Amino acid sequence: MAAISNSIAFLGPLGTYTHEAALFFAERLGIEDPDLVACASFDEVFDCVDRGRTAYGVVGKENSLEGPVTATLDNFAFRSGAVILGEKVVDIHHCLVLHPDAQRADITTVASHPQGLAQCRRFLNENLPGVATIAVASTAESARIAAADPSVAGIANALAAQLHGAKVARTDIEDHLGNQTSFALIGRPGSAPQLTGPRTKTSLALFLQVDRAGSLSMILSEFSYAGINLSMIQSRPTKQQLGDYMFFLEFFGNVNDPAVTTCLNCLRMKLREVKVLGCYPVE
Ligand SMILES: O=C(O)C(=O)C[C@]1(C(=O)O)C=C[C@@H](O)C=C1
Repeated sequence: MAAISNSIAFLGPLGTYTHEAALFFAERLGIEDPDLVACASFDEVFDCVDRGRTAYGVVGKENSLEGPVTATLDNFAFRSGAVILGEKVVDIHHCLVLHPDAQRADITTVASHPQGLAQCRRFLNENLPGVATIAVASTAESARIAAADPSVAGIANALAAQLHGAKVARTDIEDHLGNQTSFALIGRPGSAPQLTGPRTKTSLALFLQVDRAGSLSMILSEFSYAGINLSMIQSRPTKQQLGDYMFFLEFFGNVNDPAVTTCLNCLRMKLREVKVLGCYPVE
């Protein structure tokens, strides 16, 4: 099935931070009237792209307080053939959102996306001690639930509260100012969008041949020889056996730069797989 070229899958419902990033990417892609497809999880966003249901998808990649969005990394490493076409960093300012008639004393549960709950841990401990927390599919979903149930508070942004009929009880409840999440625009391999930017970033997934002393040091040395300054490194379990890991790396540079090409060719000779997840413009 050929995906309609203006279709973008995102983590729904409307009002998530992913929705905000999707609108940014739509504008940058010159899509005036995007067909936004709301998904229940990042897995579903990847499926939309992989199966050709949408041309694009938007997924969370990394948060400045909580680190990588592991569902996204695992999709890139083990499930999906999608590639990264662009990156957008969004400032994250959470609100405590309630049913329009609810008071603080009514709240027995706080719901949000696991990242939303984690980013407001200190606020919750200090202001709602002993109140149960539940993880739901997204921040906007928690606003939708709060709008329907006075006993549940959500953690979401003001737009989500407004869209779903909840009221904002507190603003800026994240534990640190400067809370930011980077989002990736994903598409099928070979898709060539018109995004441009002053700099280029490359994302890689590296899989070891064998687990031996010095493997990580060897990988890092190749980047060091090539003069490539890494901007991110993460390990993730391969899910084969305990203690078995693969690595995600990112750096500012283009796979077509001679030094990068040489570095990747050297790594290909020493590793089981060097998967280029994307080479894309960033602001
Ligand atoms: O729930 C949302 O609003 C999302 O877009 C997901 C998500 C995430 O995956 O990290 C995005 C930004 C915030 O860090 C909290 C949640």
